[in-house]
Amino acid sequence: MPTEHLFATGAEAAADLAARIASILSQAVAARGIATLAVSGGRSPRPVLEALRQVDLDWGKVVVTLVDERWVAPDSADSNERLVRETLLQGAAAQARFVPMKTDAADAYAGQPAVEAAFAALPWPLDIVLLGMGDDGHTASLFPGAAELAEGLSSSARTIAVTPPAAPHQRLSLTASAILDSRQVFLQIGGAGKKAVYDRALAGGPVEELPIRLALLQDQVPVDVWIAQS
Ligand SMILES: O=C(O)[C@H](O)[C@@H](O)[C@H](O)[C@H](O)COP(=O)(O)O
Repeated sequence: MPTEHLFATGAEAAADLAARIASILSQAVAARGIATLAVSGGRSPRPVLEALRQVDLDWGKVVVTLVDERWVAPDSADSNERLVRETLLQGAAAQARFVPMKTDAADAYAGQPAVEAAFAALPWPLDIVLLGMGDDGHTASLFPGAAELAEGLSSSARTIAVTPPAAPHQRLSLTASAILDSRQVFLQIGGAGKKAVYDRALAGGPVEELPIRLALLQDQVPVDVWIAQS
C-alpha cells in the first residue's frame, strides 16, 4: 500500500519531494559511498530536478540515470536526457555521473543490448526510482496495449525497447523488475484526472490494464506518492 502525500499545487509537491530525494541521496552516500537516482521524463520531474539541483550534496558520489528514454537525439526537445541535463546536471550537480539510455544505434531495439550492459554495471538496488503516470495508467514506457508490455512486466532484464501504441517515438524503458529493484519508489500525480486513474489502479485489477499497478499493488518496495490537487 503506497504512502500518500497530498498538496494543493504541483510546485509545493515538487519542493517537498526534492527535499525528500536529497535526504535519501545524502544518507545513501554516507552509508555506502554512492547514491543512485533514476528519473522519469515528462513534465512532472522538471520542478523536482530544478529544486534538487540547488541542494548541497556530494554530487561526485551520485549516479543519475533514466527510468525511460525516447529514442531521439540527446539535443531533441523530446529527449529525457536533455531534460535531466538542463534541469539537474548544472552547477555543482554537474559532478554527478550520468548514465544515459540513448545510444547511436539506429533504433531502440538495436540499442537495447548496449544499454542493458551499461545498466547491469550499475550498483543495484537503485536508491530511488522517480515515476510519473500517464492518463492511460502507463509508467516508465510500459504502455497499455504495447506489444512489449507483457515482457516489460515479466522480464528479468533491466531494460526493454518499446513501441508505444500512441506516442511518436520508440522508447527504451526500465522493466518492472528493474523499477522494483530499488530501495524507494516515488510517484508524482498531478490533477483530478490522474488522481482518478491512480485511485482506479489502487482499487486492483490487471497490471496490463494500468501498468502503474506494478508499483502500487506490490509490497516489495516502499512506494510514496506525491499527489497535487492542481
Ligand atoms: O518519458 C516519459 O514520457 C515519462 O517517463 C512518462 O512515463 C511520464 O512519467 C508520464 O507520461 C507522465 O508524464 P507527466 O509527468 O508529463 O505527467
